[in-house]
Amino acid sequence: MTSPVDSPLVRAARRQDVPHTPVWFMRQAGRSLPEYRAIRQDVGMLESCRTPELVTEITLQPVRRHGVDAAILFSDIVVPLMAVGLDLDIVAGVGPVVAEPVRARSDLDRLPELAPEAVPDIAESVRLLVAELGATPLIGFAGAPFTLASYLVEGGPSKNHERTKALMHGDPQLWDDLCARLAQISLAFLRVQADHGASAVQLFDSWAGHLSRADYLRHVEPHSRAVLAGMAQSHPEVPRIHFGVGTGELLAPMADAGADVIGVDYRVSLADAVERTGGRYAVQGNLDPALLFAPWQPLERRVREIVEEGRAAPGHIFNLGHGVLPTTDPDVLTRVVELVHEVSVR
Ligand SMILES: Cc1c2[nH]c(c1CCC(=O)O)Cc1[nH]c(c(CCC(=O)O)c1C)Cc1[nH]c(c(CCC(=O)O)c1C)Cc1[nH]c(c(C)c1CCC(=O)O)C2
Repeated sequence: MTSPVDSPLVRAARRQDVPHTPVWFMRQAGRSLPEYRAIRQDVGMLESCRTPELVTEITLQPVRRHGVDAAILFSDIVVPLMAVGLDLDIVAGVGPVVAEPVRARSDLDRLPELAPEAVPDIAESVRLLVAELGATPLIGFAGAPFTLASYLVEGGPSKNHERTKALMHGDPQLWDDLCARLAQISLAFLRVQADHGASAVQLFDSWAGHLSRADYLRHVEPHSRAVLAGMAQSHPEVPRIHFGVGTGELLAPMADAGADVIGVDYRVSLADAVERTGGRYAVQGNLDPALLFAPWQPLERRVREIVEEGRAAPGHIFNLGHGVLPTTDPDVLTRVVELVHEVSVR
């Protein structure tokens, strides 16, 4: 393996044969690592995301420690919103909080398009990382329009997304205009990462599972499709992963929106995910992050099962069904990486 283009992760995403199943973890950089907590002790979350030396160090920590098959840029889905000038913060233990929620047409004025020049730090972080990573691919990412819109409209994390859905149905034109602007911002953010050497990208529509299939197709899919199609057009060589939580009913439309890889959470088996997406896409997933707290024996059994199920997919990237929980024992993650590699050798 000499270049990220030939890495197991990129090959699996393209449904090519691999020497072993690639593995990485959503939120692999973060509070589960003592070396991360040490760095973040006196630096705010958003400040750390915009300081290339810190981004580089934090992104590399899990690669060094666990031997995962990919790095994911240390950033956050709200970083591009901050870059266009929106007043927001990430509150520890809570998540993104927006000072003035976006609910009226006049609020769109506070959400200009994202120019690449507004995120020189992201370009620099990606450049530094790609130089350090060698043959290990860097995954770039962005939030999908619906998940971003939910934070903007609600003003913060939400259980029921009621104001978001009220806007979607109460003023569909404003909703579409808001999501079209967010799609431009996400696409521009992904392009900066791909332009500077990211080898794959993941579009996070974390909260799409809260939508009915009809609402997803009518009000959300066209905007996510615009992001994925824009990447396919400008960077056809960079595979696209599309992920959401609780999206068992949405796997086919999310894959068909323009992905190469469909993210699967732990609620749906990989075999069902392959069937629901017509066997046309690589799959990523899907160990329940809570199982990392179980004794090794049942955890090992489940990891082996997932690797086996993945063999029936056109391509498989091992991951969790959602992010690493902050109190996870990092040594367990390292053991899971070793096990996936060991049992999946072709
Ligand atoms: C919904 C969402 C957000 N941010 C993100 C999503 C989509 C992924 C998902 O569904 O989990 C994306 C994200 N955020 C972060 C990453 C880093 C890359 C990685 O996966 O390692 C990624 C890919 C760092 C982060 N983003 C955040 C942290 C924790 C901040 C800290 O360390 O204090 C990290 C490491 C903060 C954040 N940012 C957000 C939340 C819900 C939180 C957690 C709040 C908390 O529990 O404190 C919004």
